[in-house]
Amino acid sequence: MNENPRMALTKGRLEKDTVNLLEAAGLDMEPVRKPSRKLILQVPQFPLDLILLKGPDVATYVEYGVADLGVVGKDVLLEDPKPVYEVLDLGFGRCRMAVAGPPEMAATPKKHLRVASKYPRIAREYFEGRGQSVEIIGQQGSVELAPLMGLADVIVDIVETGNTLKANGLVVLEEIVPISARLVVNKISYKTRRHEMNRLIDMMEKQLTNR
Ligand SMILES: Nc1ncnc2c1ncn2[C@@H]1O[C@H](COP(=O)(O)OP(=O)(O)OP(=O)(O)O)[C@@H](O)[C@H]1O
Ligand SMILES: O=P(O)(O)OC[C@H]1O[C@H](OP(=O)(O)OP(=O)(O)O)[C@H](O)[C@@H]1O
Repeated sequence: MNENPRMALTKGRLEKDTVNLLEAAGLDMEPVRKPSRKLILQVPQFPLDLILLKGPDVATYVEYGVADLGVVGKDVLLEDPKPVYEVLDLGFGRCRMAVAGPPEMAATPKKHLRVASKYPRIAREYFEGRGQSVEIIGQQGSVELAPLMGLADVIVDIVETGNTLKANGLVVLEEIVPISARLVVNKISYKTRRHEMNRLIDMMEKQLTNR
């Protein structure tokens, strides 16, 4: 068992809101706010260590119990489901998973669709669930290019402000699922460190209800 409970945070877009939430919950987040390349940080005067990871790795660390808790986007949990407890919807990192494409695609149903996505599982499950035959083309980024270049008919991607779609002449065709950041907990830690887990969950939950 780790000495202090360990929480894995997603670096990048979710980082600032996570740090703000933990700070509001009463933790001294100075070590995370201070610019540094450190990936393991100790919360002063509180039994909690923080590690900084990419979203999919947060879920993996929590699955294996190397981290007891983690903050990760729902998109990551849907794309690569892990046996972890999802205990809180943290309410930030809000965006939606959507099918998008050129406006004319709305009026032209196709027998077989080519779909470009960084989320092949979500895309496949969505279309197959609707009986639509699809070929999923995996992408690493700049997904909006695919329909413009003729690589795919449509994309499945995250839409937040809609600016990227708009700038590239694409529109949302169908909404798949709303996304936000979630607090996840390792299943064994939840049992064996119940008191510590519940204390942290309660501290965070209180801040959410105060908002
Ligand atoms: N506009 C957005 N684009 C992507 N993710 C968003 C957006 N808005 C909120 N999110 C949430 O933020 C999480 C982290 O996104 P972020 O872009 O920092 O990491 P990433 O998807 O690994 O991208 P990158 O590879 O560019 O670092 C996502 O998993 C998602 O839940
Ligand atoms: O609706 P918006 O506010 O424009 O946000 C959505 C865009 O942001 C994300 O891309 P990201 O910036 O992570 O770039 P990448 O996928 O090309 O790496 C996502 O894949 C969309 O392209």
